[in-house]
Amino acid sequence: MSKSDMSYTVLIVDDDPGIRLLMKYALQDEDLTIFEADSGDKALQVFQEVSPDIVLLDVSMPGMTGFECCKQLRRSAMGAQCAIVMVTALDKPQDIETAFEVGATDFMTKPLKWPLFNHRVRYILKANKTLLALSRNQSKLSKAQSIARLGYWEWDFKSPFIECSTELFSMLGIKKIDEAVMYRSVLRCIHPEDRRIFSAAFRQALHENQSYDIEYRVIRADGEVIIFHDRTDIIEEYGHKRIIGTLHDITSQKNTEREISYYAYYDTLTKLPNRRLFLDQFEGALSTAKRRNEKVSLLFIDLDHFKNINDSYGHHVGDQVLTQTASRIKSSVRISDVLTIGLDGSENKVARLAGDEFTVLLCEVNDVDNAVTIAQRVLDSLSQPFILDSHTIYITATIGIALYPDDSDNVQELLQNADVAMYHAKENGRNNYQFFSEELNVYHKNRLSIENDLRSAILNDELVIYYQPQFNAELNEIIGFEALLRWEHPIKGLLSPDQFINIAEASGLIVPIGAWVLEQACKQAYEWSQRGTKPYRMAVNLSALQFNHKNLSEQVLHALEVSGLNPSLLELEITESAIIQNINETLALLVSLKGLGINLAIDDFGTGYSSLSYLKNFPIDTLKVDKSFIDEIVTNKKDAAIAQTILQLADNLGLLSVAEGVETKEQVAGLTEMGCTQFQGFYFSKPLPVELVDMLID
Ligand SMILES: Nc1nc2c(ncn2[C@@H]2O[C@H](COP(=O)(O)O[C@H]3[C@@H](O)[C@H](n4cnc5c(=O)[nH]c(N)nc54)O[C@@H]3COP(=O)(O)O)[C@@H](O)[C@H]2O)c(=O)[nH]1
Repeated sequence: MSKSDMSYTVLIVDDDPGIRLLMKYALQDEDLTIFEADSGDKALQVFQEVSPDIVLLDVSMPGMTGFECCKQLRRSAMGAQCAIVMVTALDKPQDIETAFEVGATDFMTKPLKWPLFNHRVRYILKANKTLLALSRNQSKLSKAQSIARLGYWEWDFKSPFIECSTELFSMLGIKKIDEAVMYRSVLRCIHPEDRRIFSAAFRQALHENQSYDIEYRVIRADGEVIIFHDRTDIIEEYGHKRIIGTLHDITSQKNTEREISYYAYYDTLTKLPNRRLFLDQFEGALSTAKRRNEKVSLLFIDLDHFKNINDSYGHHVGDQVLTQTASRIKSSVRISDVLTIGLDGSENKVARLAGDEFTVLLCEVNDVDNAVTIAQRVLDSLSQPFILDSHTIYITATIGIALYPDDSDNVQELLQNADVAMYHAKENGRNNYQFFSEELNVYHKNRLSIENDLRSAILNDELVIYYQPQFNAELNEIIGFEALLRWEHPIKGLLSPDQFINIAEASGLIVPIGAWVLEQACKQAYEWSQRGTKPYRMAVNLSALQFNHKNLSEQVLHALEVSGLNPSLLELEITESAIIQNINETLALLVSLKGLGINLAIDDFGTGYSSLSYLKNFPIDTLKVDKSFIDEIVTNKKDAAIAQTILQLADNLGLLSVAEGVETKEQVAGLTEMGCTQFQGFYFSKPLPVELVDMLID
């Protein structure tokens, strides 16, 4: 024990020096430090200086009485903690009453019994110390309870009242008037919907001695609803049963839990259910449909070229498009005209699976026409312009539809089937919907296998390039070649691009493949240009994905550098659809490509948008008249007219033109009459492997 725990300071206040001396003598011990005062005023002064643990205070003194002195001591800063014992010959009930009223701790009557006096003083000192420690602990406890938002209550089974802690009153927002409240007052605070939980648990505690651990909502005095966790224990002492409980305000914890579960199940951007919740909802919808013998349709919606929006306008705008998309899909599905399509709209669920992928679940469907109606509504709604801060953006979407039970009875399979259908719809030109079918599934599996094989094809050197000569009919000589990719598949044999280019595009593999073709073709053209005969132009196809890839200029520059080819011998063939995706960026890109010294050709001209304004603005060198206009040029006047128009247009704009897919002498004659001089087609030569071209030009 430390010195301060063992030693005490005593202040003796008496106008009689004899009494003071006797008291001092009686208390004499090394653990007590004794101070004296002969009046009330002096006592107040010494008290401030020494802060005693006990004051032995005479009542009857000249000047300030002991009662008055006690009152003033209690008012001082340290006065509350000190024991004050009134020492007096006055022992009438009224005097004793007054002593306690002014704050005395105890009362001793004169004449003092000296053998007991020392023990009594020490007992009071210890008791006061214990009381002080208890009150400090209580205040710490109530502070801790207040921080922890923890209230305490206790009920003696025989009492009509429940005792409550101060913190509990403050948690309820009630001013503490009394420590005890009636059961019915407690019940009144509880949220009406939770009263049953509380009273059932309370009754069980009362009748079956069973403690409880429950949560319920409470309405505070100010109307705020908070949530309590009420944990109880039943104690039996001396045949008395009591129930004690701690109430923990778990409102913020519950709110956090709710928030966490919101983030786990909802997409924060669109506020739609996320993939996880969608899968749960889908499982639920399928079980209900199974029970009720109903159908469910799943619409898998993917925005077309959404990446371009992010790339061109930034993610901020992309986010706004997604948010608006979510609300447009929701309104397309929210069925105000229930009667028209015969669905209960409340059952239908929209979710955002990822990025630009959304799903719609149509429940209680008995007719696939409903899915068609909704799919068309979604497409129509999304094709309306998106008016954002400073942009007006147009997008389209593609939708795949899978049906329960027709396509599967399994959530994952249905999702996969809708995805397959969506991909097929993309291949059909986007901005449309497509139902899943088994044929599609087979097709999709084949696609996947080709995609896998294609990855290894690059590593295994299975890709080769054929070269199709381009002729100048006037000069009757080869002026160039178009590089055309082939795949020597180890099992399927020689595959033409039509069998794998789309897959390479969809999987992104076209980017490394295209870069490889570009480099090989440039190297080949360089080699031929070094033969001393004459230089040949080399035309290389660029897919839309390749064209829009950010590294295209670097790829072209790299191919030119590693091959050593004169840039003027390289011609890149780009389709109309690739270049109109983003006019501003395209113009900048075409200008930078032209800056490298290469030529640019529009492939399949006439089959796409054929916008005259881009012909005016873009730095294009050549128009390739599409085979579809050449095929019947001799017999079909309209095709002939179109071909002639394109050739004239090229001529008027100072562009070169190449007629492609020329197969007959008559076609050559007709085109020549229209002024065409450059030709490509089977009539002249099919695409040839490099060895045959070598023989042709040597
Ligand atoms: N992004 C890339 N696309 C490429 C690449 N290599 C080819 N392709 C594209 O694949 C499509 C099919 O090409 P292919 O099977 O090679 O067919 C070409 C010619 O063989 C064919 N052609 C040419 N003349 C005739 C003809 O008289 N009759 C006839 N039936 N077909 C003929 O036309 C194709 C060339 O067309 P185009 O590119 O429009 O000039 C095709 O779209 C290729 O573009 C590649 O490396 N990357």
